[in-house]
Amino acid sequence: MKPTIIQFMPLPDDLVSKLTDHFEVIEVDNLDQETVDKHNEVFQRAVGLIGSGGKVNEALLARMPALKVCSTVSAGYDSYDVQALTRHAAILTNTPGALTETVADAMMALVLCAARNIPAMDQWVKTGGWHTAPEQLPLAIDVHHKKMGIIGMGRIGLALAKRAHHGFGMEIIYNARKPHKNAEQEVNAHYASVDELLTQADFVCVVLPLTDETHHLISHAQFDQMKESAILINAGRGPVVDEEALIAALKAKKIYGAGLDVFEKEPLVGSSELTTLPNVVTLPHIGSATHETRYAMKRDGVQNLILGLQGSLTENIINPEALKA
Ligand SMILES: NC(=O)C1=CN([C@@H]2O[C@H](COP(=O)(O)OP(=O)(O)OC[C@H]3O[C@@H](n4cnc5c(N)ncnc54)[C@H](OP(=O)(O)O)[C@@H]3O)[C@@H](O)[C@H]2O)C=CC1
Ligand SMILES: O=CC(=O)O
Repeated sequence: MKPTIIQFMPLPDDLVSKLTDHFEVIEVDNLDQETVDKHNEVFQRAVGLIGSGGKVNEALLARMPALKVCSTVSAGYDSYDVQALTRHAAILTNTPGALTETVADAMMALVLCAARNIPAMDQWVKTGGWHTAPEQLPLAIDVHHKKMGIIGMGRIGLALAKRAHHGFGMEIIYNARKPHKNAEQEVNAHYASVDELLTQADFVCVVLPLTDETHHLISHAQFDQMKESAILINAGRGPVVDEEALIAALKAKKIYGAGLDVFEKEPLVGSSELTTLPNVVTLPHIGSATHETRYAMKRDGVQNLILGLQGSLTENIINPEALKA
């Protein structure tokens, strides 16, 4: 009998068929307790789990004693309790390689849209402002040859830096936990403390994982340090930026604007002031949302699961120590 795996997100037929070559595949809607109760026996015997956005914690793992590989179809894994997975001797795998360039494109789009007021200008044309009040055309802010500060010089940070430096002639400063020689060589980036970066950057681009250290890394004190003309971009995880402090900074004109793909609570609540403040560009967490990239992420997630369960996966493992547990 083939081992059982649980799929909690829709996958294209060709990828499901790759899975069914190896496993009994059971698709469920989500990982809610109700779903687990309904499929209790399947969760008990499943050796693999694939999907994204589910909460994988001690409570779920207690219901999945046979789990060996948990494959998230995402780069970020803050909704997964990595320590609990390790305790249960299950590896967590992710799909960062598939999405880096696409997310960097989205971040550059946020930089351009926020600086050049693109969404507002689009609305202005479509609602007749060009005819009725052409004198009210607001001027925007240049992007080219400005200073970009990138907090999080990982895969996406570097891909963004290359676009900004080679495409727009921008000077790059960055912060990460350690200096990144490749960024220094490839885009002449200079390491800066977060404080230095905030005071100097025209664009503060945050692309960090959500951890205990990064939660609310950008809050009131950090907005106080930023230039009045600065634009904040966040495409990492919403809670890295204190949203209440961001709204206060925008209202007090401590910064010029923001471009956001991620929010403290998603979907963003309609009553959030971020939906009405000028100079704020909002996207619905679509950094990786292209046909090509979403397919590639699912393809990599399936590959991670198959190789992981065969014991031959050599990359994308978040907690290799689980293999020794
Ligand atoms: N909006 C979207 O659709 C998407 C969002 N994401 C988010 O983007 C994040 C980054 O992705 P990716 O670039 O692939 O990840 P990487 O792991 O390649 O890079 C993460 C970077 O963050 C830095 N970092 C981590 N903790 C700290 C800290 N406390 N202070 C300063 N720097 C820190 C790391 O520093 P160091 O290198 O020195 O260790 C590293 O440079 C993901 O974790 C995910 O949350 C990812 C994909 C899509
Ligand atoms: O936010 C998306 C991810 O892949 O992480």
